[in-house]
Amino acid sequence: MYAFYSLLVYIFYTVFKKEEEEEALEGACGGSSEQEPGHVSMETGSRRRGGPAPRLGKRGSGRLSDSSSSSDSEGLSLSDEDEDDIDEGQATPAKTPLGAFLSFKQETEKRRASTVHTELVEKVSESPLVSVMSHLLSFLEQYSHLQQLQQQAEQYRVQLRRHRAQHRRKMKALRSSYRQRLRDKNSLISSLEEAIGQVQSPSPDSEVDSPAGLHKLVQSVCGLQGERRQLRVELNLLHSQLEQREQDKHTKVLAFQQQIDELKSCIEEREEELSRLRTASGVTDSEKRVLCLSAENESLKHSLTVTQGLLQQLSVLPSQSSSVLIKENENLRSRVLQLEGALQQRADQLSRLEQSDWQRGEELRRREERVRELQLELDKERSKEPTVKFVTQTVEVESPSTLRQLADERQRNEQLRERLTNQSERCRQLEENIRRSDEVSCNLQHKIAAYEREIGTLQAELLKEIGHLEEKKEEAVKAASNCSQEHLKSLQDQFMTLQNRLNALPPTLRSMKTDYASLRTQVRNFSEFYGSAIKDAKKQISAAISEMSEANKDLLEKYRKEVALRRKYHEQLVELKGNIRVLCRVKPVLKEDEHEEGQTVAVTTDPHNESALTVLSKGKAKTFELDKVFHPQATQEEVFQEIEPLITSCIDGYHVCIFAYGQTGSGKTYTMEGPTENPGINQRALKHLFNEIEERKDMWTYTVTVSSVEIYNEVLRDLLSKDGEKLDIKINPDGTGQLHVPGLRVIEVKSFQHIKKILATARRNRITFGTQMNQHSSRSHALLTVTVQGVDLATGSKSSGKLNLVDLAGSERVWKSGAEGERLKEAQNINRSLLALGDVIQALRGRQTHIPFRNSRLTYLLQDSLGKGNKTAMVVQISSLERNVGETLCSLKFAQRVCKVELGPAARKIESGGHGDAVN
Ligand SMILES: Nc1ncnc2c1ncn2[C@@H]1O[C@H](COP(=O)(O)OP(=O)(O)OP(=O)(O)O)[C@@H](O)[C@H]1O
Repeated sequence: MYAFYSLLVYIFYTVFKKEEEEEALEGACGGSSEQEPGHVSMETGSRRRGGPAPRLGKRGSGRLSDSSSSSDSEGLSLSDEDEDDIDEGQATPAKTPLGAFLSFKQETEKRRASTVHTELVEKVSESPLVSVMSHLLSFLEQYSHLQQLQQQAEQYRVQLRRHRAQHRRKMKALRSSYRQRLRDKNSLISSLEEAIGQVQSPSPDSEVDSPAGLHKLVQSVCGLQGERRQLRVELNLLHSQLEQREQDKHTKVLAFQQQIDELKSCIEEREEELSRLRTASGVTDSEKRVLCLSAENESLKHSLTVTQGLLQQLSVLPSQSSSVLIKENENLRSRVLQLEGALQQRADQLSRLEQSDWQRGEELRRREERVRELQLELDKERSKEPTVKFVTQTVEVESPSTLRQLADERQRNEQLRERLTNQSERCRQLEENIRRSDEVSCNLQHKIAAYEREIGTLQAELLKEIGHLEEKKEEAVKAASNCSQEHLKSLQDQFMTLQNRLNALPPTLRSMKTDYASLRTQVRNFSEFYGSAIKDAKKQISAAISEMSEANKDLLEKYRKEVALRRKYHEQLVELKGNIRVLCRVKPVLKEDEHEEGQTVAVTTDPHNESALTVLSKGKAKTFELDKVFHPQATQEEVFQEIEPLITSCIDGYHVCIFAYGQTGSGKTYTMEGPTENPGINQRALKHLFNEIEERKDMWTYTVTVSSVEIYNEVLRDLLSKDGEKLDIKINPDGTGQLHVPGLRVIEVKSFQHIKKILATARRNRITFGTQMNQHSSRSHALLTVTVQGVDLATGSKSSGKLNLVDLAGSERVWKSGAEGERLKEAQNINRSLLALGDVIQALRGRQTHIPFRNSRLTYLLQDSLGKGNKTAMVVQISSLERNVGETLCSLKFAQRVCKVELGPAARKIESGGHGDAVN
């Protein structure tokens, strides 16, 4: 077939060649557009198809346009190669019937080749999977083709960019050359004008005076003017060339753009085709074959019409080649007939295929029906587990969906089979277990029977034994009854002899008995007499006392007034000292501190001024004024001496708070609790309290109760209870409006010894953790609350004092304690509550209406002892070491902040009794 086409091409080539030669001979414009017709038509054909040969086509058409552009003989900056490249985009498609015919032939050949390939593939691959694979392969082919097209488009774009850049460069060079020429021209013009000027205004010593010189000058002027005109013309030419180039460039750019658009549309078409093929993946092979054949049919029809057109053309060709042409015509006719026959065959084949397709469709439907039936059957069988029978059937299907269904079915069958195997295995195991248990139960039954037999024999033996024992018992009873009768008789005999002996006693012993009885009567009478005598004496004594008290009434009244005055003066003294007293205790440098760094002493006290101390920080000395400063060597007793008046006030019915404030390790616990051999404020205060109560016992009776809590991370815990439950602060439901802590253990204390034990318990329960600053640092606020309720024996009036002894948690800055995690939270809570304490005192000092007691558990709990009319002492503990100077300054600033706060006159909590001698 290809040989035939080649022959045909050769014939047409010869015909056209001759025709052209004749035309050339006739004198038409010759040689300008010589080309190979076959090449042109082939290339244009391939271009029209948008196939991968557009570059070839362009090269051919480039040659066509070379001739047209060869007239640009200026050669200013464009090279021939560049011209070629630019003209590639301007190829005009050949539209001769021959070209169209040949392109169609080529296309048909390709299609035929692909059809033959497809048929071969179909023969080889009868299963649907293979057909799907072939689809996929065709998709891949299409896709790779599409990618090739895209690559080509990309190459075109790159080319276009390159050409544009080249054009720009050329235009630039052209412009610069043009400017250069313009400059040359201007300089020439100026020189000419100068020369003309010289001519028009001749110097007196010039040669123009002579007619020869003048003629020469006129000649040179004329020459210059001619040159100038020539230059003008040249300039205009350059302008027109420039415009021409611009226009060319524009048209070339447009042509490139058009070409790119064409390629884009071609790519889109390909993509559409690809997507159509993708969506058509569900179509059966036969249907695709039908489509393919229809397309081939169409192409054959088209080629037929083209061939007919050619024949018509050939019929009008010159008679010189008519014999050859007639022969060719006959060949063509036969070919046409052959083609028509092939067409008929194809049509028959098509109808047959349609028929077979219909049959296949029917078969497919039947198979689908069968698959459905099988599915139903399988479902039924599955529901009948475990007596299911597997139906394994091989169904030949071509539809991918059916294949998928079958694969699913197979998988389900496999799963079912597996499950059944597992179940049968389990059943087997169960049967084995049952068999074993049967064996075990059989053994057990045997054992039970053996035991029952044994029990029967044992019962029989037991009954025999019981019979023996009963016999023995009866014998024993008989023997015992005989024996007891004998024993009773002997006892009666003994009694009779004793009676006889008693009757035989002497008469003196009988008189002694009578004396004893009278003596007892006398003693009874004396005790009665003694009791009445005591009663008489008591009456007499009470009468005497009442007489005495009546006489000393004025004296007693005087004494009471004296006591009241003493208290009043005491309170006045305390108030004079201040209701908030801030004391500072400097911790001495201990032996363990000496070997550490920064042990230099930075705090100094003044021996002549016991309320001032100086801190040396960063080379600067800062002096602080407080109520009292204890030098490092101050004893526990000395510290307590300052606190003692407040304890007395508490007994008198005041609410008192004593705080120990300071950084960790500064000696707070030492000052409040102290070591056993040298106790601190707590023990000394309570000792003083009990001493005072003892002294006043003639006039007052007191009840002392103690409770102790700790506040750790803002949570209240009872230090006297073992379970350490969390506690809450609430308003007392007694209507007094006072706060109380439900569930808090309050212990009544009778003696100082008792309270020592309680303090030891509280100390044990206090939470201590190690930090970098103090290995056993107390991380909670510890409160010991002592309530002292007194009743005046004479008047019945009551007083209620409260003493709060608070060992605050360390006030160090968070960063210095190395705190993180739980320790950080702890340190933050501590600092927050200390800040709240400072705020409360600050608000009291400023006589604000709102005092922020509720900002921390500590201040809320101490609300009734911190407010107006109460007494507070704050012992600020500081370290004298240089390394702690920062913390020391912080503590001292806090101390100064609260130092100046005045709580106003203290108020004694007194409930008037019957006589009502409350002193305030
Ligand atoms: N005035 C002092 N004389 C002798 N030793 C003291 C004195 N003050 C404190 N110490 C000693 O310093 C150490 C730390 O004191 P303490 O435990 O009282 O500090 P703290 O301020 O209560 O610490 P924390 O806040 O961690 O409870 C203790 O060993 C204590 O004995």
